[in-house]
Amino acid sequence: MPVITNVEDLRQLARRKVPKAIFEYIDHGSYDQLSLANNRNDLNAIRFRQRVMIDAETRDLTTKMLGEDVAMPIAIAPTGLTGLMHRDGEMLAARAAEAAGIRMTLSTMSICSIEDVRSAIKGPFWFQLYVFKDPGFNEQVIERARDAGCTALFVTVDLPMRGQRHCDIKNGLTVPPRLTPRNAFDMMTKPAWLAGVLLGKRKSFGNVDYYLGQKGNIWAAGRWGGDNFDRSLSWKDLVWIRKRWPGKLVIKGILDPEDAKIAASEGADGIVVSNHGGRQLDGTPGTVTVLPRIAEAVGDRLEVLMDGGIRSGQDVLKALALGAKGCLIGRAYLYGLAAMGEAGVAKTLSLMGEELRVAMSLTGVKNIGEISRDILYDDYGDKRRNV
Ligand SMILES: Cc1cc2nc3c(=O)[nH]c(=O)nc-3n(C[C@H](O)[C@H](O)[C@H](O)COP(=O)(O)O)c2cc1C
Ligand SMILES: CCCCCCC(=O)C(=O)O
Repeated sequence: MPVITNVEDLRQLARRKVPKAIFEYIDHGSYDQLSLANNRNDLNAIRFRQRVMIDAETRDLTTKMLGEDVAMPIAIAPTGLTGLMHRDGEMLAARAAEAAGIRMTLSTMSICSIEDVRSAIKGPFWFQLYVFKDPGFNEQVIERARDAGCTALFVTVDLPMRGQRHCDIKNGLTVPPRLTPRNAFDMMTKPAWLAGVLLGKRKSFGNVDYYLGQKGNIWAAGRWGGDNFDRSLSWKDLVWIRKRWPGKLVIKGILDPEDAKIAASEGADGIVVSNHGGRQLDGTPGTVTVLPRIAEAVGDRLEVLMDGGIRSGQDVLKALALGAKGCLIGRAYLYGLAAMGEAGVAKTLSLMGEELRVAMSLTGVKNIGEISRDILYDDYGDKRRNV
């Protein structure tokens, strides 16, 4: 087993453990991958102010996200098809998250169903809703999330149409799939994945299958899902959702202060500043760049979460300093899952928690509440405001 010291090590291990089509589905972005690159580059451009001789003995990472006590300001982002990265992927991720004292967000397009994840952990988890054309599906899935005790509903609004990811087409990860001698051979060289995922029992779109009343035909469910995203989604639909969802309601996929203000006035409890991990509109700024303006625009009218490019505790600290209450992580946990299953997700979380603890110590903050723009170089915020 290689020595793993950071998320990039898990990424390299994941590359060796799962077929190329699956790895690139996780790793890549849409079109020219400019938004994907901007997420990382913009985080890298931020500079910390180091402070010294400030008793670094203890650091408290605990905080609240959406009113819930969590061990650190990180949550697992919703990711579709996660059960294709590792058998029972969503259930394993939920277990690792629960053990680390943080929340996991289950995607509508998960392989394990809401009920599967409910059976895997005792505590709360969050659910992400893709709004489909069929109100019957939306109604049922919201009800099931409520019955499973999900405490927050994340409505993803940045995917009324799918941005094209060239790699998925080239790799045959399409509906129906395109099996070539090359990708068949590639799968043969990943025997653990083959036995666990492809020959294992659970390979359906859990939530869609449940609705369609079928079991095990992932491609039929995938086609249904792909064809049924509601392209007409608009703010009025939020009223319909709000009526059916008594818990915390979060809008995921906000990049503009004006949209953030509308979300607040429409009664959302939170937003996720997100460009879908650079998988949708290509050519947006990195999310950390738009974060300060959005946080300023909404003030404390709602809770601002952020995702996109977060690969370390240092990244989390930068996002918090610029106005996020917490960060969602997508690829960082998926690399861990694809590389080592539940232990890999646990590794991602422990690495990032420890990195956050060290970065807090070296910037002189003792707890999450003390994090502010003061820990960054002054010109950062001003420069970014002109983007
Ligand atoms: C493989 C993959 C699948 C995703 N599926 C979903 C999804 O089903 N629903 C959703 O709202 N966002 C989805 N996302 C976006 C993530 O929730 C999140 O916004 C993004 O991954 C954050 O960027 P990061 O991967 O750089 O951390 C997905 C992202 C990835 C990488
Ligand atoms: C037809 C399957 C669609 C899954 C979408 C998952 C997703 O949001 C992603 O970024 O990938």
